[in-house]
Amino acid sequence: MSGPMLLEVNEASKAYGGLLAVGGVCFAMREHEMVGLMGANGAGKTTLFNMVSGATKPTSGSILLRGERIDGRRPDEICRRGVGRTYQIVRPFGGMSVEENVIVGFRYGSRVDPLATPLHEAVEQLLHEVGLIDQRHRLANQLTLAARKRLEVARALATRPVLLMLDEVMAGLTPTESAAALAMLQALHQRRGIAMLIVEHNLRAMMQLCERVIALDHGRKIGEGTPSAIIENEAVIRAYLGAETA
Ligand SMILES: Nc1ncnc2c1ncn2[C@@H]1O[C@H](COP(=O)(O)OP(=O)(O)OP(=O)(O)O)[C@@H](O)[C@H]1O
Repeated sequence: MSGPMLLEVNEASKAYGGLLAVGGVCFAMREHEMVGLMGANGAGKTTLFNMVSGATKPTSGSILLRGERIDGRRPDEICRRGVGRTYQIVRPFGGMSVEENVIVGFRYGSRVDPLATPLHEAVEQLLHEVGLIDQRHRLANQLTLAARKRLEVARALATRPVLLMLDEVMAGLTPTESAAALAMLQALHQRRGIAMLIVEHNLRAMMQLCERVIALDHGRKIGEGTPSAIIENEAVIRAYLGAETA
């Protein structure tokens, strides 16, 4: 018998006044799964992320993590239950070192007793995994954009998520930096088996990372399937790929 899904989003909607930012979206994710979320600007991707992470309360619908309702709960509670995220606009604590930023993540996600695990070892391990070990003592605001994006991922991972939501972690990176970020995420997934929900305008990277892609347009889900199926989906081509090439 299989247990509950990792994440279930049931008819989730968010209205801002008369604007339906997300309208009746349904999808589910299994443990360890890599799922992409695509859609043009304003499609509702960030709003959906915000509803799952608790930054925004859905107007209607429900969101379940491992069978338990999380919609409407506080972001710190949802984080401790196992949802970690990065933000489109990176916002590490600039005046703190790389290492200190990661320690904040461990403390915030203190679902795991920080005394039960040797903290410095866990921090070191994590910094190795995201390729920031050599910059551990630098201030966050002295990092390049690519390194700050990695730090965002490290901070989110430090909260020990079972679901990691990544909001455009490759935006603004050079092709070389993006390729390195892609390799880092693939390695993290292999090593930790962590499920990821990924918003990424770099479609090539998304297609390489994700087993399944969900397409949104004007707050509605217009398609869902394997990467190869989704790029051939008529509605998706009209709404997104067509708009990109126009
Ligand atoms: N706090 C808010 N108040 C009013 N309208 C909002 C708010 N947040 C988002 N919206 C609107 O909801 C719609 C969906 O926005 P959202 O940011 O979720 O889209 P997105 O797919 O993440 O876009 P982008 O790729 O530009 O980040 C947009 O029309 C946006 O203007």
